[in-house]
Amino acid sequence: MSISVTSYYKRNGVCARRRKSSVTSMKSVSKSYSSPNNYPLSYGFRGLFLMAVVSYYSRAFYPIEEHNGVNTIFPSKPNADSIFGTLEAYGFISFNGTKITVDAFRWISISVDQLVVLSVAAALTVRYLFFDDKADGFRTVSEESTITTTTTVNTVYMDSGISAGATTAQTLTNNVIGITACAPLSSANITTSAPVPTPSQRRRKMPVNAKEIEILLNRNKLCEAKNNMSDYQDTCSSPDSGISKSRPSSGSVTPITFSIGDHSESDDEVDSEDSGLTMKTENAETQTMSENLNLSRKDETSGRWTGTPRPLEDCITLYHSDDGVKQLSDEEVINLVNAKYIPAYQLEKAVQDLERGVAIRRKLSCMQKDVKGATPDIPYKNYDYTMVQGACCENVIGYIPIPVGIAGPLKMDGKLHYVPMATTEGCLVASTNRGCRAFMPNGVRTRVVHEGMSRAPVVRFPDAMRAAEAMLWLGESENFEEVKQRFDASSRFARLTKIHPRIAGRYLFVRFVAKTGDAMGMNMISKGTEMALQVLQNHFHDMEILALSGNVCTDKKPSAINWLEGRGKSVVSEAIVPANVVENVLKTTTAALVELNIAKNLVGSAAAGSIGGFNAHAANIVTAIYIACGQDPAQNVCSSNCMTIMEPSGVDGRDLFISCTMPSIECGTIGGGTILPPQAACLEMLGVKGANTVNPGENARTFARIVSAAVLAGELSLMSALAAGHLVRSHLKHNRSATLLSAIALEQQAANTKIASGTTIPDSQSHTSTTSSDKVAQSIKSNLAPVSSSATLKPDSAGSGDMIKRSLSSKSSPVITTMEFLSVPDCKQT
Ligand SMILES: CC(C)(COP(=O)([O-])OP(=O)([O-])OC[C@H]1O[C@@H](n2cnc3c(N)ncnc32)[C@H](O)[C@@H]1OP(=O)([O-])[O-])[C@@H](O)C(=O)NCCC(=O)NCCSC(=O)C[C@@](C)(O)CC(=O)[O-]
Ligand SMILES: NC(=O)C1=CN([C@@H]2O[C@H](COP(=O)(O)OP(=O)(O)OC[C@H]3O[C@@H](n4cnc5c(N)ncnc54)[C@H](OP(=O)(O)O)[C@@H]3O)[C@@H](O)[C@H]2O)C=CC1
Repeated sequence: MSISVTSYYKRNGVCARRRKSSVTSMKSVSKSYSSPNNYPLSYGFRGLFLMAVVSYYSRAFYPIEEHNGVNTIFPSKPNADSIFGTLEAYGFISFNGTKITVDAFRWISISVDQLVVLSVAAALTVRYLFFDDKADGFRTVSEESTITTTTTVNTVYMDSGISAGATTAQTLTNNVIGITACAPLSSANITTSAPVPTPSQRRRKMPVNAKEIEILLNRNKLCEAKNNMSDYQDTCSSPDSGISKSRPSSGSVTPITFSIGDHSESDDEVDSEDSGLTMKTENAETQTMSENLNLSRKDETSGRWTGTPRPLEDCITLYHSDDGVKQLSDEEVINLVNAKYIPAYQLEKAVQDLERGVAIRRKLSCMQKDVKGATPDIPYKNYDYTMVQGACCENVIGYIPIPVGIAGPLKMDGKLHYVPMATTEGCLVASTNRGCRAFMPNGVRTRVVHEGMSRAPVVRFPDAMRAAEAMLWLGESENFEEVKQRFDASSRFARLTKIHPRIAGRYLFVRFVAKTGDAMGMNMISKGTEMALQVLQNHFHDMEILALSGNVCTDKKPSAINWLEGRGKSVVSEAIVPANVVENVLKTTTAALVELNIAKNLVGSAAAGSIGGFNAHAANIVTAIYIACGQDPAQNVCSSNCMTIMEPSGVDGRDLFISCTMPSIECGTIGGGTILPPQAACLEMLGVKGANTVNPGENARTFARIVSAAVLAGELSLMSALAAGHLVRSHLKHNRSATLLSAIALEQQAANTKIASGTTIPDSQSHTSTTSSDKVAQSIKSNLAPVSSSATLKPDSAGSGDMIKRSLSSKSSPVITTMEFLSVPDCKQT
């Protein structure tokens, strides 16, 4: 039999010496008992007894004592020296330098006096196993202790958190008899100053001992947290929050020390290696324990425990048992988070239930002073979190519903599209819709003229000459091929098309440009760039890689390079709008639009020093479509680069030619947020969901063309509204809450009544309805473009009978509309 022991050997309460023993062999025993079925029963009992005794005595090494100086855990335990002295005297074990040799055969062929010794040991063992305080019986051997067998039969890796007695019991039934075993007596690193579970503990879901738990409880002020529980429950409870008020409020509110993002370990620690390695406590056993404690009760409908949270150590035990976490109440899980036993950002994995994890995190966030009361209005139920996990968002507490409007049909390249737009800016969808309406007669034509996502790392050389050398090296076609080979190997779809180096002293910015199939491609190209840089480094050992992104990419920041070179998809779109549509649908004229476009979008933007902003509101349309379709919304920065051009067209120049040039539409139909079902549904509406299996990249290109065509529609409509002086009017109609307005109107009415009855009102509030409204009406009237008010109604060339019925005087009278929506006498919207 081979027993390896690494232990702190206690003598008189002080760690006296450390013994590491390795008993060389018990091959014969190992051999004959390798099968659990062929050993004699008496040997089995002896072996069992042997292990029980050794196991019990192993407590003599219990390392916590060396820190405490007092044996608080095992007050009645015999002195370790005396036990081992006795065992040595009887020849059961022998000391040889730093080794302890256990004579298994002597243990098996036992004499009468030896039996006396063993009986005493057995009595103590039985007492420990069955009559001691139950909780003590489950105390840890040590933080790091393990039991391993070195037999060919099997290997057991046991986490600590199980007492020697319990360990023994477990081991006996499986491994000990007839197999070579290593005793579970390893050194421990417990110090009173380090009560927080170590990374390895957490990885193994390792419980801490009572002492540590006590320290944790104090340190994290869990008592206060418990008091707070009812308070935040009250705060969080709302008809749809799903949080029950199970306990009355204690009234005592003390902020607790919890941080939602608080963590110190890698993402994998909670769900890691417990497969078969962690010793699980039986369900029935833990249940009995909970019942004995009689602190909580089981909610029959949810199957969870409610009421006063149970002690932390019981919760830990439950947490480690099969399905035990399902029995824990939310409050108990929160206690485990606060004790840093579960990282708050891994709640979903810890409770094995995505929605419950989110719900518990909401409760936690409610405990934060500043967010208290805010979360109930953020919905979280009935959402498919499976796609969010590990892909789209972390520390989830719910989702933000954004209204989705639809603009269209948008006639583009002979096809009709309905464009989903997620926005809270009233008027935007209406405006884009009007633009689409204006394109119906002739449609929009679009073309992708360039394609290539970019990533530009910054590297540094010892001097500028060396940087120049590298730059020239990259310019050689065979070197490009070498780099490309490495880059392309990183993906099935990413294909390097260009390397564009830019030098600045001894810095070199290597702008890698690649096609990325149907994906927007930032992850893909970053991966490829990392690989490609290795090639460069192989040739230039003195090259320092400062960062994978050196801002010449340029991602999510305004820059001239994207405007000039393009990024993502470069698209141009155009349309001809017949004169009658310009006048009837857009309520303006081609001449007014062309004039305004030059003044505003070209001269105005130039005067502002704009880069890529030669448009009215491309960003509005781009962002709304991006949010609806699961694009990275921050990429609206470059994607909105756009130059809008308007020119007179047709024989008499009364038709309008409009075009939008957008060199950097960064979009994709696969990856990122496109995988979320609602966002994917929006892409589906456009017929571009996911990867194009026949022609990879085609879906993303089509999507980019749709974005550009929708921008064209938005540009046309807003410019028309500006030319006609309708901007304010339309926004007051579509972009202001009627509920808010009527509330203000009621307030004002009450104030007016007071004036009429002679109540004095401060000057600032004493405007009369007539005066303010007149002011607004007058102001808007003065903004009217002459063409709009004098336009005559003509039949729509597209054949819309509805248009013929329209009358400018009734539809577009700014005074009437303004009066209608500016019922607030004190309106300052002038
Ligand atoms: C609001 C409109 C469209 C009214 O325009 P209108 O001509 O008074 O409306 P209409 O009732 O005569 O209808 C014309 C067409 O508009 C559409 N339409 C009309 N109403 C709706 C509606 N409720 N929902 C959906 N579609 C609507 C619809 O297509 C309709 O055709 P129909 O289908 O009836 O044959 C117009 O006045 C307009 O486009 N205003 C401009 C609003 C706008 O573009 N806002 C964008 C935000 S502005 C901003 O944020 C950027 C800025 C301004 O700061 C940038 C800069 O510096 O320039
Ligand atoms: N890392 C960064 O620097 C940045 C990342 N982002 C984020 O990156 C995410 C988007 O990255 P992105 O690379 O677009 O997407 P993904 O990281 O999801 O990569 C796309 C995946 O789809 C696979 N794929 C299957 N079919 C196709 C196809 N037809 N065309 C293209 N790929 C296909 C690719 O295969 P394969 O494995 O063979 O390539 C790849 O695994 C977004 O969440 C965005 O917010 C945004 C900005 C910067």
